[in-house]
Amino acid sequence: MSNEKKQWDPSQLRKYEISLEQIPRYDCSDPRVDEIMDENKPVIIQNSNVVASAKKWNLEYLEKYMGNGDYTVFLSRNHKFKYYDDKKVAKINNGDMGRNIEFTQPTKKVDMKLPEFLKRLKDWKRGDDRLYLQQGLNNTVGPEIVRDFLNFDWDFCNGKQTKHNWGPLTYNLLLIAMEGNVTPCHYDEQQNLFAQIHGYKRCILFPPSQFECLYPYPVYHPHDRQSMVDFDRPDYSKFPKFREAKGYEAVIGPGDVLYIPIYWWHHIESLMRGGHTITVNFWYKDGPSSTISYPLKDYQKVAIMRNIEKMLQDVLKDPREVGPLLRTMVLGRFT
Ligand SMILES: O=C(O)C(=O)C[C@H](CCCc1ccccc1)C(=O)O
Ligand SMILES: [Zn+2]
Repeated sequence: MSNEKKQWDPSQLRKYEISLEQIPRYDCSDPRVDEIMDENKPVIIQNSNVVASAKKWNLEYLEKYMGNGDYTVFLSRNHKFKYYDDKKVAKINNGDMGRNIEFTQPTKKVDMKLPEFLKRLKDWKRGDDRLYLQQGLNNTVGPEIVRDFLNFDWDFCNGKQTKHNWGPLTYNLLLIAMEGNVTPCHYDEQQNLFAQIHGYKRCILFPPSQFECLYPYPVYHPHDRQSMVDFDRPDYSKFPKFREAKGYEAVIGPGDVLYIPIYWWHHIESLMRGGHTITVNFWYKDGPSSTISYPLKDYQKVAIMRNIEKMLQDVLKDPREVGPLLRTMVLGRFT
């Protein structure tokens, strides 16, 4: 066992009834990193300098230099921060899908100045709303932060983008979480270099092939792309195949970069009793698939299912008709 002090303890991880294997870790210079990324599989890239310029980003530094713009902060009554799509909430509220669906937002989205966010983090006590700052890095941040951002190792990121034929960089999300915060299991339609700057995050990933075990919300739903399964209390009568889910996990710390392949499910938690965490992610659109090759990849089948659901929703209007039509179409006919 390496003699450096263990930075975290398994008691800081939440307990789930899920079978998990370890995500491999390699040094950024190891050719196996690109071999694994070529297979669209997750890998932890160690000792890169992707966000080395942000090593000094402690809360005092951020307070001093983040400028006094408004930052998007989510508030939650519990440890879970389930993402929802504002545009889809609006569609439900103005009755695009009829009047028989109501949606309650699980978190509240507020604009907050950084000093207020940091003060609420410091003064937080049990029973208070938890906070999670999730803000796209843009020009509202101060010049020092812009300098740190420009000093990210863009050669490394651009190298991966080119080598793996990704599309353009769309977003860098700055994430400042309280210890214990959880982003429940979901997938994104982008390639993701997930760069950990401060604190430790436990990441649980599942391949797109486990679609049947993770029961995503319908595409029209504000929680589109999120799993309906509550990992803390799975309802096996509604989601029986969740028992068969086989995941991959890793705990990442400062300097680690986790490659989260497009369409891979991921659950992210900031370790309990680990202090606040700081992450910057790099979201890239997928590259143009030059030619379609068969057999299709699992993630391509997810994209096909999404398109079928969208088309049916558009023509049927009432989401309650989508399930029955699909059942009528397949049951007993495509055995
Ligand atoms: O980088 C990723 O993809 C993550 O899921 C990181 C996750 C927060 C992301 C919140 C979110 C989810 C979906 C759409 C927009 C924003 C975390 O680290 O807690
Ligand atoms: Zn995500």
